[in-house]
Amino acid sequence: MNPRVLLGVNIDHVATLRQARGTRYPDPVQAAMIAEEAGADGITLHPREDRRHIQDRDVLLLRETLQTKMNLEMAVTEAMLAFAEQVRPECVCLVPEKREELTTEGGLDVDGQEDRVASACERLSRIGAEVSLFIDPDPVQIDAAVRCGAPVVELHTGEYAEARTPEETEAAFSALVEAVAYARKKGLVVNAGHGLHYHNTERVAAIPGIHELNIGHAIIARAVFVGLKQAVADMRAILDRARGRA
Ligand SMILES: CC(=O)[C@@H](O)[C@H](O)COP(=O)(O)O
Ligand SMILES: NCC(=O)COP(=O)(O)O
Repeated sequence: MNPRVLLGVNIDHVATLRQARGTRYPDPVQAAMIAEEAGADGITLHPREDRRHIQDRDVLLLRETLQTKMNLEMAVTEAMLAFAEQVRPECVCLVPEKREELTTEGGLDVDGQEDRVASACERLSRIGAEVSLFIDPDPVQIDAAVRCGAPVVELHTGEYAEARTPEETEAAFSALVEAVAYARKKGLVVNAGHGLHYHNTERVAAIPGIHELNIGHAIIARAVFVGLKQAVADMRAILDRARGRA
């Protein structure tokens, strides 16, 4: 039987809804509990530098309550590294951040800042965190990730998810398939995420070598209509179907 693809549920946008009014609800902590009960293998959260959604309070409470694993997404900054050393998440995913961006626009340029990223990887591995680098499906970045000592890469699926023509979609999908195979040959664990939804995820989950998918916005969007438990279960079913485990 094909190996199961792990599902990391990103709860950022539960916090987006809360921050819209500055209320105490909906609580991302409650969302994480529901997502775990519904089949999430881990919870991903991204305390951005501008704290537009996830707050430190969310991270600290989830540190005490998660039953699965915490995947903390963060920029490569001193403040975030110090925060990770305080929180000690099981996993840290280093992502690029630009304040003006609507969402993450591209992968981390590991090749262009190797010493900085390598130092962050070393510091995070010292606290026992599994370090993942959020990169474009680019062999140059994959090679740089290996040199930095990261055991995991998360391939940015944005170009595939946001492609506007069938030709663009197929080109981006082929790049993903090739990048997964290349990274696996280099001995890396390969995750993927960004912009995946209920109509574009199955073929990504079916790529041999994909270990985990981190999915958030689409799950939270569906939860508005069917509830979070069902939205997570629906995505879990897609991943299992992709691997012939339905
Ligand atoms: C790195 C990535 O693709 C997302 O996990 C990230 O969290 C996107 O940022 P927003 O959640 O703020 O859209
Ligand atoms: N790293 C990708 C992630 O955590 C979720 O991204 P999205 O599904 O919210 O686009």
